[in-house]
Amino acid sequence: VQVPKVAIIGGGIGGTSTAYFLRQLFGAGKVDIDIYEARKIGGRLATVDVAGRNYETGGSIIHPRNKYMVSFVKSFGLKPRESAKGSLMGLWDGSKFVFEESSWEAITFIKLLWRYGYGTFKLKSYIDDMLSKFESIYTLQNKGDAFWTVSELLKAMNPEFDSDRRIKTGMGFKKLGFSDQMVDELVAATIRVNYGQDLMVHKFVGSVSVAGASGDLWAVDGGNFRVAEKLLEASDAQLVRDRVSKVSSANDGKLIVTRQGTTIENDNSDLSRTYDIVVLAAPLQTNSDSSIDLSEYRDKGWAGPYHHTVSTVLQGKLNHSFFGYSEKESMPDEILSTAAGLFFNSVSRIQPVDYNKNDRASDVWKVFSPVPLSDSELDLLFIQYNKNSVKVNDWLAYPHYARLPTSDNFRIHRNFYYLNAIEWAASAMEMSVIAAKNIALLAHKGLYGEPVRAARHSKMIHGLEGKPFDEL
Ligand SMILES: Cc1cc2nc3c(=O)[nH]c(=O)nc-3n(C[C@H](O)[C@H](O)[C@H](O)COP(=O)(O)OP(=O)(O)OC[C@H]3O[C@@H](n4cnc5c(N)ncnc54)[C@H](O)[C@@H]3O)c2cc1C
Ligand SMILES: CC(C)=CCC/C(C)=C/CC/C(C)=C/CSC[C@H](N)C(=O)O
Repeated sequence: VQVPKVAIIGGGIGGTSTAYFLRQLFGAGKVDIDIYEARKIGGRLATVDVAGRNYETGGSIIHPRNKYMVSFVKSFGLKPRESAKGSLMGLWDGSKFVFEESSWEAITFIKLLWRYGYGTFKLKSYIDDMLSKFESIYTLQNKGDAFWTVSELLKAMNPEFDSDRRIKTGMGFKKLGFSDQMVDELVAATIRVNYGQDLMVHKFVGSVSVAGASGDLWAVDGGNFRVAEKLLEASDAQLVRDRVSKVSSANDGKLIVTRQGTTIENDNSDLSRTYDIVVLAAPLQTNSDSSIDLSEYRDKGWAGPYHHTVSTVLQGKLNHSFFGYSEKESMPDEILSTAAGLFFNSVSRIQPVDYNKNDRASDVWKVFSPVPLSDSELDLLFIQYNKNSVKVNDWLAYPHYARLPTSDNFRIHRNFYYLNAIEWAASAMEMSVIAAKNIALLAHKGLYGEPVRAARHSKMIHGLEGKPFDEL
């Protein structure tokens, strides 16, 4: 008996969780899944070796209310990483710290109240409320609800999530009554460290960014990429280590995936394979030259510009004098910039992915910057740093959130899905997993002719509306 064949392009957390959910929905032996990965399983969840230990250089923190990530870690027998106590955050405006945490929690709280007043409570309650509404996606997906567009998915959680994409974070938060000072400093700093952008980003991603800077954030022992590895294993998918160069349609309605054939470990006799379903689980970036040839499908605006975020991880000693401190004074070790135009967005002391409480104090730092740091900029930030330890990753990290994509359809063509449409709402591990579950549901229903819930909220921001298969 022929079982359906699925190709997933991309072995990041999005692609591997799609494989996992497809396996759950179809069952053992009821679907053949190939995952094409050009580089490493985990994608943007990546580590670098600095002075003999590994450190996260991409996706590093997970929110405790990100239920899929929490449940994967539990069910695969992985462990949350031990967390180092005592990291102190400071907001740097380019010439001074406008806010610094104290090692005494009560004092930090008083300082927050002093500077940001009642807004301190209000911001926490606003984000708690947003997260409660966000959690409704888990119930919806458990019931089998699936959505053709990102707009529909957001609206199903809360209609405001979608309309927030048409509001700038700065204006939106100020309209809610948050003070200029709080928005321009605290909110702006989270957007800079998390998304490398400013208060012009839309308010949905702005809210996710604030959520990603508060609460008991955690990470996976051994590295977050291990979740993707475990998902791949549990999905019983076949890994094809190669870059896909083209997706096209065959006459019988099936889809053809063509790969480059550059990886020696593969049998390169069949560079084009035919599938019933294809899932593209890698971003379509207009400013990347490595994109896949999709010319057969009219350009409907799935792709958009992505933002560069450079991660520099190194071993060394922070140059206190650059920040106006003497070498003997203790100072913040998570420095977030509030200002535009600085050569860095954040400088943070980081712990290895296998951190345990017996480790000595870390002297490894991660700098996020819009462009690679020059030697003289590194010399400004650090003294006595180990030049051989410096590891630089120039990521095309996230969409430019000051604009909207022209399409946010999860589908490119019949049985051909696009996972990373979700990133235009917000890029985070949990968002890719939510899109993975949605696409697994759409693909499963699509193949068996089950109706997908009518597009109740189908009016799109721009461009296409999601349409059920039978209307195509
Ligand atoms: C610096 C940085 C920090 C971040 N921090 C956080 C964080 O703390 N918390 C959080 O939740 N999120 C964070 N994120 C965002 C998060 O990492 C991403 O949203 C998420 O990992 C995206 O997963 P994905 O599988 O959708 O895409 P990706 O991880 O990009 O996976 C796509 C995969 O496809 C492969 N690929 C691409 N083209 C092809 C092709 N043609 N053929 C075959 N394979 C191909 C790529 O090699 C890649 O492995 C961060 C991102 C960056 C860059
Ligand atoms: C999806 C929801 C509701 C919450 C996710 C919140 C979250 C974890 C956001 C973080 C997103 C992100 C892209 C962070 C990048 S930088 C992370 C960290 N500050 C670092 O310095 O590495």
